[in-house]
Amino acid sequence: MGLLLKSLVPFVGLILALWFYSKDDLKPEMLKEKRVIVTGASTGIGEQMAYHLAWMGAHILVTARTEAKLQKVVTQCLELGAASAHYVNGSMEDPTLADDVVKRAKQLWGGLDMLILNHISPTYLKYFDGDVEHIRKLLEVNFLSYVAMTLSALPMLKESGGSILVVSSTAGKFAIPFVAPYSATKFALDGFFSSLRQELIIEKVNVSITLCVLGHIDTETAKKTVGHVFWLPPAPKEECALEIIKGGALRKRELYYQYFAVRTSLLIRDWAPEYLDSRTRNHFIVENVKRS
Ligand SMILES: NC(=O)C1=CN([C@@H]2O[C@H](COP(=O)(O)OP(=O)(O)OC[C@H]3O[C@@H](n4cnc5c(N)ncnc54)[C@H](OP(=O)(O)O)[C@@H]3O)[C@@H](O)[C@H]2O)C=CC1
Ligand SMILES: C[C@H](CCC(=O)O)[C@H]1CC[C@H]2[C@@H]3C(=O)C[C@@H]4C[C@H](O)CC[C@]4(C)[C@H]3CC[C@]12C
Repeated sequence: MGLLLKSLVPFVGLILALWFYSKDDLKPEMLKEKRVIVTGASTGIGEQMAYHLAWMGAHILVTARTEAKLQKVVTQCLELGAASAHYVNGSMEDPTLADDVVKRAKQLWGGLDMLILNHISPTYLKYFDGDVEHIRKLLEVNFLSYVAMTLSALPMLKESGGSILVVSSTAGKFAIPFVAPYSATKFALDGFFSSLRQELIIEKVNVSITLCVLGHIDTETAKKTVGHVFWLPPAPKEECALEIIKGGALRKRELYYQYFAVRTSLLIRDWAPEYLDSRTRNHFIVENVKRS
């Protein structure tokens, strides 16, 4: 026992030292003059990411459906110090939009350094009611359009040694009730982009893919959708947005926000899945959840 402890202590010390010294930090200069597309940037976390990129001096192209909101985001980005700011409005239900957005970036800047995939189609939080059309729509907007944007952007990203940031959720890593269609699209993102990352590494392509696994965040949409059914407090969208950019700029494989809560849940998921299921169910006020 004594021998085991004696050999374990230096080993644990070494691991801790390695972890401490390997902790990189984001320097705003890393994003200066970088050419970045942010999808779903008219509100919420996407809008906040655009503002962070702006004060760091990036070139920004934002997209979403609502033109009036995008115009305001662009104006604000320019005031904050963006190298340039533009928008393309349209719905990712339209299969041609992904390519149009990427083409606009090429036309504006001649290249691309970072692709931030963040948009989602409005979703509900309720018992699954058999609405297969809703699943189809969410797969189109939350998943297939991410794939389409990636395909269009890859040649430019290969040229620049750029990065792809995929905004996902704890609902794309473990079982959360009342979001079945949405959860399916987020699990699909993990499968697709984790496999693609492997291929890029095998082919020695210098494009990083960061999967961002987020917990509950205080966006207006989240407040409206889950305020009355989920009793754990949400984390701030501004900080969340900065962590996502940091994770992408540092070319992390995965990013967790809120770090401790998400990491703990993932550890429990692999060792005691039934316990995680029941702990997650207990975070919901089920009597407030709609049935249809
Ligand atoms: N908030 C949370 O608690 C959590 C969020 N996440 C993830 O974070 C990301 C951002 O979420 P959040 O900021 O809360 O979401 P919001 O609802 O605030 O923003 C969604 C964005 O997507 C755009 N959008 C909606 N439909 C379409 C469409 N058909 N085509 C193109 N754009 C569209 C919206 O703009 P417009 O309506 O103008 O088109 C908006 O800009 C998402 O990927 C989400 O899954 C993950 C875990 C938790
Ligand atoms: C509250 C959940 C987090 C539970 C945990 O233990 O980590 C959230 C995980 C998934 C979230 C939903 C989601 O990502 C889809 C929608 C996104 C919208 O912008 C806000 C509403 C959502 C239904 C959102 C609500 C919180 C979660 C269920």
